[in-house]
Amino acid sequence: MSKKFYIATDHAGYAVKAYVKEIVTDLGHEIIDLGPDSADRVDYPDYAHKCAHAVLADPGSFGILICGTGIGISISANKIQGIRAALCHDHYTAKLTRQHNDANILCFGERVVGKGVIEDMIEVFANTEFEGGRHAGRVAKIEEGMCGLGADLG
Ligand SMILES: O=C(CO)[C@H](O)[C@H](O)COP(=O)(O)O
Repeated sequence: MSKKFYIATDHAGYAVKAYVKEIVTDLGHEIIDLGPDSADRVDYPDYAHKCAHAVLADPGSFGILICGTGIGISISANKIQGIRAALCHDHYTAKLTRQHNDANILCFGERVVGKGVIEDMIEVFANTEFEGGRHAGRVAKIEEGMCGLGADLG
């Protein structure tokens, strides 16, 4: 089924963005580019927040965020309630974060992963559904901001 993606980067994720947009389109999905429009130096939290809010405003859509390592941009996006931004490095992490975490933004580092891995991660992220079941309560706890403090952790 065709999905809608929003994409944003910082300067360190800008070079690979055109390739990522081509991959997403070739897979039959829609992609909307939220910037930046050049490789000029920018701050990744600004673009993480822009993408996070676009995803939240468009239920059922997903995001792709890219910076140098993928770390700063994922940390930033995860500050927004309702966003589950997953920093992924390979097929396994991209698949499991959809199945177990119901991730709605895929993050990676342009300086970390190659184009073959990126294509594989996008394909599996787009085609994998959340499993629900035992994972649903855990995701609900994330959304409620519950971290187990005060709970009986056995
Ligand atoms: O990976 C990142 C954040 O986690 C950034 O892309 C990185 O910090 C940018 O560094 P620089 O300004 O030296 O290009």
